[in-house]
Order: sequence, then structure tokens, then C-alpha cells
Amino acid sequence: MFLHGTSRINDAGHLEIGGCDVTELKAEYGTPLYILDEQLVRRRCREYMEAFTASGLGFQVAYASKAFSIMAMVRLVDEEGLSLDVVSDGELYTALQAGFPAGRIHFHGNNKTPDEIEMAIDAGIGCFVVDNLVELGLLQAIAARKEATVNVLLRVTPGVEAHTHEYTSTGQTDSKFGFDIGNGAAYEAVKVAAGQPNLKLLGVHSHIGSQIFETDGFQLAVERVAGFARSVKEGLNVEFQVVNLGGGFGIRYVEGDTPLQVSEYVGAISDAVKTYFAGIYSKLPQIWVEPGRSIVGDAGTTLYTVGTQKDIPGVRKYVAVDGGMTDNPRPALYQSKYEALLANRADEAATETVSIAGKCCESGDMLIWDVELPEANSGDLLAVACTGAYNYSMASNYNRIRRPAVVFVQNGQSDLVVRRESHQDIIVNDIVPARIAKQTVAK
Ligand SMILES: Cc1ncc(COP(=O)(O)O)c(C=O)c1O
Ligand SMILES: N[C@@H](CCCC[NH3+])C(=O)O
Repeated sequence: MFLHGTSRINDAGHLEIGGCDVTELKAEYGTPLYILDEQLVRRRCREYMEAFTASGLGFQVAYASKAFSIMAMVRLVDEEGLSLDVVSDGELYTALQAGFPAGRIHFHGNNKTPDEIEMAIDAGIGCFVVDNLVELGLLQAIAARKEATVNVLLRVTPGVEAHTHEYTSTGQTDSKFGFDIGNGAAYEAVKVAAGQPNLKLLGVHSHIGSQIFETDGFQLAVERVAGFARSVKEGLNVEFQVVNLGGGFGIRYVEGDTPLQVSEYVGAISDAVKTYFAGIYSKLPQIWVEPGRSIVGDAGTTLYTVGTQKDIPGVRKYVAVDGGMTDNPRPALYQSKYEALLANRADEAATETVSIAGKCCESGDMLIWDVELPEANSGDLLAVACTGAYNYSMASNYNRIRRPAVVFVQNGQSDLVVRRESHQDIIVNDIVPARIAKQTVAK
């Protein structure tokens, strides 16, 4: 398994992350356990901030909190000076409760409810990324009622096909997100938005997809958005102060993944902005981005305990762990690939190829098909790397499995940032109507 960030194999042959031996983390917190390498998250945040500072452009880097939204993470990205992208009242609430400055929060989503819009206006968030005309009308009406003026970006689809999984590709015309540039919808939306008394149109937003390794899609998106900006300037005399280019920068999950350095993505984008926006306005627009996975993905490791094994001679050996699709639905959803090692015997050579099964009552509950490991026995620890993004945030209680705890590790110290769900948590929202409640018969 590739060792990310501060991960290393210590003298005892155990995986160590942030200076913490994972066998000790297991003893203290149990498994499954999400372990986050705090130093690596901070490093990624700084790579973005430094690369944009070097570009000379005005910018904001908004962490896409959908990747991993918990209060401690929100605190961390605030400390690093990033902004925050939220897509629901739950993510917004998390951010506000964590004390994130509302003015640096951007609100996304293709179906914001009136309640969510009210909550965000009341909180004084930095901007709404408006997805469609229905939302535009709703936002104007609510803002007018509150006598507020709200900042708005319009989400546009630039017609760029990102080279990624179809479920995580969003920049093409046939997408549920945004106003299409190609069919004129985006132009009409600018016309409408610019005429709303309670909306301040800051600019546009484009996000082409996720887990993208090349820069050409981003550069093409900048070219298309710049062409659009030019036509809007010429036809409507509207200028965009902000161009938000979304997230989507890829990371290395397994061998063969070829992500670029953060500085290479940022360099390509900022060069494209300087090229394609030259001469449209007197000043280049600010560039905002929204990385999620590339901030937190490779900083996460999930630690499991091995349970049962099933060997089907000549076919396959299954090794089951105490988690699965409930803590990591990505293999089942996207056929995503992961690497793993036996974390308590990490110095031993692999001797066999096995498949890692989860504990759900579901054949598709497989974490890894075919991974090379030493022979795993019940009680061994299995570490799966690169689970920081879209794991905890997409976790479920399927089969009424309790969601794992999360710890941050750094400099030999571990801090519990999400406690493990209890059995009581599992039933906390259940209500049994009196008419079917079990009656206790008095003797
Ligand atoms: C609008 C928007 N912004 C940002 C992101 C974050 O993407 P990623 O985690 O790939 O950086 C997404 C998710 O794909 C998104 O839909
Ligand atoms: N949830 C997806 C990516 C994010 C999509 C959000 N637009 C994944 O795990 O890869």
C-alpha cells in the first residue's frame, strides 16, 4: 500500500499515522475507525493557498465540505484561511456551529428549499450559487421580504465532458446542474439575475466533475466561460467579478492513478484565466475554486478488524472486516478502487491475493476485489488508505450498523472528533405508536 502523508511502518511492524501506532488507536477507540492525518490536510490547504498567491490573481479557495463535513474539519480549514462550500442546511449548520465566518460560506445545490435559503440569508453567508430560474425567483422573493441584498453566482454548464466516472461528471449539457451555455440558458439567466433588485450578481460558477487527472478539461472550461463572459459583456454590459471553477482535482487512490500536483492544477487554471480573459474587462476576475477530495482524501485511512475468512478453492478467498459499504459506499457506487495493508503486520510480505468483504447483508458489499496481503487471521487489523473524502460523509446506517468514530492524529497525539454511534443513537428517532407498543401486563 502506498503510504500517504505521515503514514509509515514503525519498528514494531505496525502502521503509524501522525506518530500514532494504529494498534494503540484500535485499543483506545475500537474499529472501524476513520483516522485523519491532520498535518496532511493542512499541507494540502497550504498548497492551494500558496499556489494561488503565486498566481497573482485575486482568489478564494473554498473547501467543498460535502467531502467530509464535521465541526473539527470546518475549524481546521478556517484556521488555514480557506472559504467553505456547503450544499445543505446540515452542512451550513455544521459550519455555523463550528464558528466558521458566514461571509466566507458559499451555498450550492440544485434544489435549495425556502427554509434553507432563509437560514442562509439570516446567517449572512457570502454567496449563493444559483442553479436554476426557479431558485433565482425564490431567492429574490425571500431576499426582498427580508430587505436583504444577497451575492449570487450563476452555475453554468460549459459543455465539457470530464474524463471521469459518469456519476461524478457534471459539466456536460445533459446534467441536472446549472444553466447551459451552449443552448443560451445561461445568457438568459444573466439577463434575469442582473435585473433583480435584491440580488447582486458577482459572476459565474462551473464545475466539470470529480477525480480528474488532466488539466485540459479545466482549461477548456475557462475558455468557454471566458467566451460566455465576453458575450455577456458585449450584449448585456454585465461584468463578472468572480469566476468559480469548482473542484474535481484528482488524487492517487491506487497505482496507475496519475494526479497532478496542486500547484500544477492551479498553474494551468490561472494561466488559462490570464489567456482567455485578457482584454474582456479592465481587470481580471477573481478566481474561486472548490476542492474537496484533494484537500482531505489521501489524509484519511480506515482501520478495520478482520473477522471471518472464506476460501473457495480455485475461485477466491474472502476476508471479512467489521465495516464495509456503510462506512465506504464508493466501491459499490462507483466501482472505486482502494489499497490496503495488514496494519499490525505491515512489515510482512504479501503471500496471497484476497478480496475484502464488508459485513452487510448485500453481495455488493465489497471494499476491495483482489488485494495482495499476508495471510490474514481473525483479529488482524486492516488499513484501507485514501478514505478521507466521501466516506464518513456518505456513510449510512444500513443494516442498522453504527457509524464509526473519527480521530485526528498529529505529532503522536490522537483526538476524538466524532464519537462512535451507540445502540441508543440507532433508535433515537424511532417512535412506536401507543397502539402497537408492547403492553406490560400488571401481575
Ligand atoms: C459544485 C461542486 N463543487 C465542488 C465539488 C468538489 O469536488 P472534488 O471533491 O472532486 O474536489 C463538487 C463535487 O464533485 C461539486 O459538485
Ligand atoms: N461523491 C463522489 C464525488 C462527489 C460528487 C459531488 N459532485 C465520490 O465519492 O467520488
